[in-house]
Amino acid sequence: MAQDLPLTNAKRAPKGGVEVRGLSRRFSGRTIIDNVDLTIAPGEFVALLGHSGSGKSTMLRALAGLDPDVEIAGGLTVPDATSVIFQDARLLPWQRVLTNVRLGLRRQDGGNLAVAALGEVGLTGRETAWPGDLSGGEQQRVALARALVREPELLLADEPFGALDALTKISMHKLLRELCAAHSPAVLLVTHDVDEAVLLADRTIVLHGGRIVLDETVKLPNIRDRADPEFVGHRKRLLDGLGV
Ligand SMILES: Nc1ncnc2c1ncn2[C@@H]1O[C@H](COP(=O)(O)OP(=O)(O)OP(=O)(O)O)[C@@H](O)[C@H]1O
Repeated sequence: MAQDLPLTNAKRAPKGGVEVRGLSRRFSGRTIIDNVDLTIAPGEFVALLGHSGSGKSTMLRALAGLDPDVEIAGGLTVPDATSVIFQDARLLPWQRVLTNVRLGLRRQDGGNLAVAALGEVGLTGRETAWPGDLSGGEQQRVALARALVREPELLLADEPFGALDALTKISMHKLLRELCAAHSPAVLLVTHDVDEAVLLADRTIVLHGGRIVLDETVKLPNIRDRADPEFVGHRKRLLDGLGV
């Protein structure tokens, strides 16, 4: 049986990654994803960019196992322990914050794990609050706690910060970086935000016309400076890859 492990600040060894060969998705005869191969190493943080409608969410949904009609010609390996977060926190409004976090556990007896997870996202003391009484950023922190409380080997994140204001986004970037450093899941982050991608990811990929048209390692230290020439250069290459 799967075991729920406590969240701690100790760095964990990187866990399972992703390997997919020949992923395709058609909607009514229209090819959105065209025979794509993608590997994400254990513990690797990959940002997926592309224009609106390029198929980013379709790709994420396929990897999350949420799309029964995806075609996979060559095989798909995704860890059992996979968590997904979306732009909206998707909390149960009739359950208190702590119960929402416990819903992320594979067994339901881990109240102390959920309390620890809330501490890690900076929400100690808000356990008995209702989701509706939290700000958008706080709700997204709860969603992160719910995603990470089960120690996922893979975190799939579909524009999780897309609806947040600029300052909240900065604090969420810092939080996600810290949580990933502590827990080392592989991450696939779908984003429209080129700076967000270069700030957070080990690797950036661009989806266009159903294919991956750019795949580049981010050669920057963990703590990143937007003024660093390598940051500026990577952002420019991404914008070029996106054709903007
Ligand atoms: N269930 C569906 N039925 C028909 N078409 C769909 C369906 N889901 C997605 N599509 C189409 O597939 C294309 C890719 O959609 P997807 O949501 O993956 O794009 P995206 O890159 O995530 O866009 P955005 O950045 O705007 O969220 C779009 O043209 C969309 O209309």
